[in-house]
Amino acid sequence: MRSAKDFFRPLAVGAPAPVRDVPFRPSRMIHFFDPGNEKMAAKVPSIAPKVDVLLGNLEDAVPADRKEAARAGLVKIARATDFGDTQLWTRVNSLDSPWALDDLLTLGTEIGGKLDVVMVPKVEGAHDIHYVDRLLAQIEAKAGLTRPILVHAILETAAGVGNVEEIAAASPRMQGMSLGPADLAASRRMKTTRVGGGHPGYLVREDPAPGAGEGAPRPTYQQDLWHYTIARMVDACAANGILPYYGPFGDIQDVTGCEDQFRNAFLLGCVGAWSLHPVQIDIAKRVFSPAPEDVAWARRVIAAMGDGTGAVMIDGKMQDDATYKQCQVVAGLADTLAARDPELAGAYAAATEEAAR
Ligand SMILES: CC(C)(COP(=O)(O)OP(=O)(O)OC[C@H]1O[C@@H](n2cnc3c(N)ncnc32)[C@H](O)[C@@H]1OP(=O)(O)O)[C@@H](O)C(=O)NCCC(=O)NCCSC(=O)C[C@](C)(O)C(=O)O
Ligand SMILES: [Mg+2]
Repeated sequence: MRSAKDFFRPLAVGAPAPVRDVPFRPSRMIHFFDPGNEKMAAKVPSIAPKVDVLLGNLEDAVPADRKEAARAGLVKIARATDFGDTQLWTRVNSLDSPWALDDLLTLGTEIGGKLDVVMVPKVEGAHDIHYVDRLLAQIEAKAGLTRPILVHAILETAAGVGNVEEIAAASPRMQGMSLGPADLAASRRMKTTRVGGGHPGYLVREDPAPGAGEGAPRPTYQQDLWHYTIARMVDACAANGILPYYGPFGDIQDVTGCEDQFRNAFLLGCVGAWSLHPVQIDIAKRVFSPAPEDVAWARRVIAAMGDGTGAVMIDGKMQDDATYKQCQVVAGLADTLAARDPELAGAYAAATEEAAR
């Protein structure tokens, strides 16, 4: 690990200075598309204004014989499109694949100035981030970039989960982390065959009721397969000033299950999730924007708490320094999102006015 003094020094002569703080830009949905798929690529100009992050995916879901086409497609789309304040990200191929080096070199030199974040799959430890960190610094210097490209790790191997804290702390370039439930399940030898979500077999069953006869029904409750990993990821990210995300939900038709999975992640501290299909964009937008009534409540508590110390009662509930801080999280997020989303700004203002009556 570099010394504290060296941590914020560029890793190559001529590379831009690393960021001190990860800029918090709305990223409720990271919308995946295959830049080599002409039908999907044609939708980019109309989808870009509707999403917070647009991600050109080069890794899994892109067939091996179309990897170069996807890379070239992303360069073409990035050059031709004005993304406004929508972020452009990419997911490069895994570092042990035949394509990762050319993905980083080509995208960094050709469209590095437009690329906000590089998502790196199957990160196993800090060593993977250190490799990408130095390489990106060399590429930035070569391309004359003035702003560093940030790095996002996917948590999708058992080793990665074991090393999650060191990954989060590995570089000032680290922007955040997403859960990759499909590869993680395979790596852990879990017995699921899905991309995220629950499983009906992972449950707890109520004890038999006293005196109930044999065979009397005993309710079961499906449990969350991902609670442990998401909670670990959130703690590692929060402790290192970077952002946690739930990843993909593969059952596109199960919009209710998707919304529940996203909301669990939101409540636990995640700032966004991936949308794999246009139908998931609005789900993520709804879930990862705090509800207007929650924002109104948060603003009410903040107003009542004055300098944020002491204790007050509001509607029979005790508020103190710690609830004040929670309310600042909700209200601060709402302010950031409202600045990008006028419809949301209107809904927050109306709810706040209503609550004040
Ligand atoms: C699921 C699929 C095959 C269904 O695609 P489809 O064409 O069968 O669906 P559809 O409902 O018929 O599509 C309707 C229209 O929407 C378009 N469309 C459809 N999707 C998109 C999109 N994303 N962006 C833009 N447009 C899209 C599609 O082209 C079509 O256009 P049309 O009306 O002109 O015919 C398709 O949506 C897709 O390929 N999505 C992206 C999949 C992907 O990126 N997977 C990798 C991420 S998950 C992962 O990697 C795991 C992880 C983290 O690594 C780990 O857990 O380990
Ligand atoms: Mg994966």
